Amino acid sequence: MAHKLLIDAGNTRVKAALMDSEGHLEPWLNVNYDELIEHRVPDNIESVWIASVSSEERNNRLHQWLEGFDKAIIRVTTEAQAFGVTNSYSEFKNLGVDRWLAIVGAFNEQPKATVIIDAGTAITVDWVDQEGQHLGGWIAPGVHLMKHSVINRAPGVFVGHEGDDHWGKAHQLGQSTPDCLLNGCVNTFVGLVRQAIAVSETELDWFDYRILFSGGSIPLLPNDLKRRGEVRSELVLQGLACYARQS
Ligand SMILES: Nc1ncnc2c1ncn2[C@@H]1O[C@H](COP(=O)(O)OP(=O)(O)O)[C@@H](O)[C@H]1O
Ligand SMILES: CC(C)(COP(=O)(O)O)[C@@H](O)C(=O)NCCC(=O)O
Ligand SMILES: [K+]
Repeated sequence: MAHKLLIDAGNTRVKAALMDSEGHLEPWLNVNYDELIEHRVPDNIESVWIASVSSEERNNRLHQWLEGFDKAIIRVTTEAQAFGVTNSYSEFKNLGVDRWLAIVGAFNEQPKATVIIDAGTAITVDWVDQEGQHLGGWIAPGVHLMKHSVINRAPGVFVGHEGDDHWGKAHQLGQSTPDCLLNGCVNTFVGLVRQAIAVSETELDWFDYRILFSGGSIPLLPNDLKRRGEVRSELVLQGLACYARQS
């Protein structure tokens, strides 16, 4: 059976899913750009759908990986309005296509007031109301970026602690330099999520709404906060599927 290959190319990782002829999605890859070459484009692909917010260099690597694929490659871009959703930006094209597709994916799954928190390279928060109107959002540094911005400006303090596979813990205090930094970054993220909830309830007066979480840093959230929402790792791909199903 022919499939469509859907690709969400973030600034750090490439996420991909296969869509069957009935429009059902099956997650396939979640890899960094170096790991892409370990995988081969499956044989039965009839078209490739790409949403990318990544650099030119990374986009080139993605296209190199697709070299030899001789069927349609469609790059989806942000629109002012589509699938019942209206973009709030005055310059609609400036809204990242990953954010746009996450909103489209969320609204088409359930037309309800929704806060979308996508914690990857950057942490983005977007609000869409029950009519599909995007109200706006936030862009903040991701947890990994926060840590490296401190290390880069104060390198001497963190000698020997620059490793990338250590993460801080929500609700915990640090008693060493690296633990203070790691816990500080994670708890900044936790605070941002709590503030997004506070703004939804006190500024927007939302009470019947849902919170959707996606992105690589979601495991860092404490359980009490995670339980307030739903983890939807494939939200961008879900939005991309709305486009791919149309054709
Ligand atoms: N095990 C982990 N625990 C917490 N955060 C992680 C983990 N692995 C990766 N991350 C974070 O997730 C980010 C990648 O997530 P992703 O949503 O794919 O980002 P992007 O869409 O920007 O490429 C990394 O920059 C890192 O901050
Ligand atoms: C904000 C982002 C960098 C987030 O990228 P990500 O963390 O998902 O890799 C991306 O959505 C982007 O480049 N946006 C364009 C600017 C905007 O949305 O206003
Ligand atoms: K993001």
